[in-house]
Amino acid sequence: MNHVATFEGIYVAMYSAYNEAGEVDASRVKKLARYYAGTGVKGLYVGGSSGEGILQTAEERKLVLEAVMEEVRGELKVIVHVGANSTRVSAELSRHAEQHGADAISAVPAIYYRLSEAAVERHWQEMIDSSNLPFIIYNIPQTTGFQLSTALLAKLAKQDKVIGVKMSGESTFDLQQYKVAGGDDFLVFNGPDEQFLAGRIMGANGGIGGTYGVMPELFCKLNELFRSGRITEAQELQYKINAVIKRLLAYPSLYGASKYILSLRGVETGQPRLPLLPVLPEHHESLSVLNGDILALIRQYATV
Ligand SMILES: CC(=O)N[C@@H]([C@@H](O)[C@H](O)[C@H](O)CO)[C@@H](O)CC(=O)C(=O)O
Repeated sequence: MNHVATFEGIYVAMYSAYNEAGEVDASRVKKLARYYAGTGVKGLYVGGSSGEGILQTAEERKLVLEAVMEEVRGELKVIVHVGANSTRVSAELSRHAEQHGADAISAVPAIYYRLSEAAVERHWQEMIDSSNLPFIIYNIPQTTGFQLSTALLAKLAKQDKVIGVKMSGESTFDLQQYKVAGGDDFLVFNGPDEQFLAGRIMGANGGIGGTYGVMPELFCKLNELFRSGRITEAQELQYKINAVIKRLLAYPSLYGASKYILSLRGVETGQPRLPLLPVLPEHHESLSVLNGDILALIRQYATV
């Protein structure tokens, strides 16, 4: 299989969708997935950091994936994050992902315990062996404390099922080293949305990001500008995107702010789950202004 050709592109790291009582709401999950289906993205990354997978029970995570698959199976590629603190639960989610038709699985290392490289390798291997789905390593050292070595990546990448890495660390040098270590048909997804263009220039085959959720069209356009060699225009757009991200990050809760923006567009997803903070009423007005600015940018770039 040509993995790069099959999977490259823009993936929204989907936010969670809860009802007003904070329970996973399948109809809201479907509506959110449907919202992205019309934006030009290649697919969805379900249950990752933005999706709050690690704050949900295994049953809730299954419910989310099932709702997504029912809504967009065959229309969007679905990569599901199955990483949990327990290897046993991760393997169970890996099997469930295959049963419900996901296109690939992905996982962070287990967190809390300081794990050796051998322990993380074993943790991932159990998930890889638990289904026939392709596996995408999720490297996010700033939250997990685990820095993926190129040696471990190269070792894992020897297996046909290990097809890529989602690189959420900030070093584009490391990203490029993963690309080299993985080989020609190994996918690298850029993680930090603020450096999407830099990641692409250093070899990423696309990106998976949380802030794509409120401006997927802009990341698709940025990708298109890069692909067609319009680098100066791409840089201008990345700067504009970064101004939006900076405003989003200024709120006490990135996810709360983003989810509120979605609600202004008629897509209700509830509040993030604690300990992630909810959006505060006093921020509604400025978020409404931000939403207007993002929509204006999307309109502007629709014709570029
Ligand atoms: C550290 C972190 O959370 N990085 C985010 C970015 O999308 C990030 O929210 C964005 O670049 C804003 O800083 C993603 O890499 C995570 C992600 O895609 C996910 O939700 O799994």
